[in-house]
Amino acid sequence: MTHRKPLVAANWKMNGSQALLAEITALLASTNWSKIDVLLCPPATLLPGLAATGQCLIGAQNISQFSSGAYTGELSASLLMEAGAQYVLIGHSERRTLFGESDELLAAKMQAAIGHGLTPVFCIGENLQQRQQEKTEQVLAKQLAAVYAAHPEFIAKSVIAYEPVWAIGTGEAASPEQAQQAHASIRQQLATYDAKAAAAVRILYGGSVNGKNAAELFAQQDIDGGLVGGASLNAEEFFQICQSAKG
Ligand SMILES: O=C[C@H](O)COP(=O)(O)O
Repeated sequence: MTHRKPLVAANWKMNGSQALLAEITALLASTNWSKIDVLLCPPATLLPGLAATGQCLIGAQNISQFSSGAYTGELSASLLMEAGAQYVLIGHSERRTLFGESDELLAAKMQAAIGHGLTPVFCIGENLQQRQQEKTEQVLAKQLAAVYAAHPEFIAKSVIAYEPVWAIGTGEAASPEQAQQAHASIRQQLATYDAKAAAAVRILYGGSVNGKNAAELFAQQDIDGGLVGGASLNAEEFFQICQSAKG
């Protein structure tokens, strides 16, 4: 862990309930979190309920690239903010692969979020084949370039999440060394656009983070916390993961 304030984020994906929200926020209320930031990204329907608890930072899982209009089913930045969101996940591998979100679309979503004052958690990561072909750094650089080459000023307004696709939901997390190497390469790539912002930006690790492996992952020099999927659906385990980010 470093001089950057750690951030632990929960991505509930299309899971969770009001009951889980109540359980987790009650547990979070039992401790002082001044040393770290805790962010919950539940399904959008739960955002106002989370905002009402005042217990942590609040994030959405997706955003429209448009500001308003006839886009059935979509949620704009201002609607998300009205529901309480301060952060939004952009570029999660499930959005890239299952919903075909391209680099161009994700750049537009980044613009929509930052333009309205939402902090994006921009997710990038290589798949198994790309890792086996030793293309990890190249893939990460391309995903970063799609947003930050034209907008280096976005780095200071972002959080980055490194999520190797092969580690998501598989129970097989990257080793601390593998993750650190990828995080260092992300920071180096960002430094080519803005060295000061690259040194300050928080880079989270995501992919099978759990109560057992979190502390070792978070202890790496360029790992500033985690983006937690499955383990964030268990209140006690998520609490434990948050605790391990305190150092
Ligand atoms: O956004 C979270 C990631 O997809 C990680 O999910 P996971 O912790 O279930 O592997």
